[in-house]
Amino acid sequence: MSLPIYLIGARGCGKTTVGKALSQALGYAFNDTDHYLQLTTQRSVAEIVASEGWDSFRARETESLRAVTAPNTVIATGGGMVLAEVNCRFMREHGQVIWLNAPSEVLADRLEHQPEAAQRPTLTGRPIAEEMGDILRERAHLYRQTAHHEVNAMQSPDRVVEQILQSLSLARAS
Ligand SMILES: Nc1ncnc2c1ncn2[C@@H]1O[C@H](COP(=O)(O)OP(=O)(O)O)[C@@H](O)[C@H]1O
Ligand SMILES: O=C(O)C1=C[C@@H](OP(=O)(O)O)[C@@H](O)[C@H](O)C1
Ligand SMILES: [Mg+2]
Repeated sequence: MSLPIYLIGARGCGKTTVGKALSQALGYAFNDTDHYLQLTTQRSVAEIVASEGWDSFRARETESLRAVTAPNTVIATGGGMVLAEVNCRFMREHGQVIWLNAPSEVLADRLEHQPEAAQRPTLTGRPIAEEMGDILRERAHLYRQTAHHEVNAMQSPDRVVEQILQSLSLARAS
């Protein structure tokens, strides 16, 4: 039995995409806190936020994190998971935490091409390039503090998977 692997990072860094590929490479299960919420509430992130507000979404997110945590599982978290200290502590205590890091310009470019508005309602009401800059300034230290390993997310998803596998086996060897 192996500890779960949590992927953290800002919107668009590839947690969901890379998480699925990593789970296949390891023969692990895959889960995503936003998908779990969507399945259990039958509502999208945007619908939950519109009807209940961000605070309620954040409380549900904390519950989802606990619900999806299981051995031999790769867990893609939502970009704001690190905003609650209790979530950061939980992830560090229960598994290996990987930060997929990329500059805000790269993230904004990906999200402009694939906005997925139901998954990513605006956080600030500002244009996406400005919003991603603001969000990274606010959260980068939280991602850094929470992660056991940081991986460059500007590479292809396959390369990102390779780098994660490398950091995990190096960690196991030491
Ligand atoms: N390493 C990557 N290189 C290029 N595009 C990527 C990469 N990872 C993800 N993407 C693209 O970026 C968008 C957001 O990816 P997603 O996995 O949903 O990110 P997150 O879950 O971190 O918000 C998608 O359109 C996806 O295809
Ligand atoms: O950064 C954030 O605060 C959020 C990121 C989203 O997940 P992704 O990072 O998977 O897009 C989703 O949880 C919600 O829209 C809030
Ligand atoms: Mg995602």
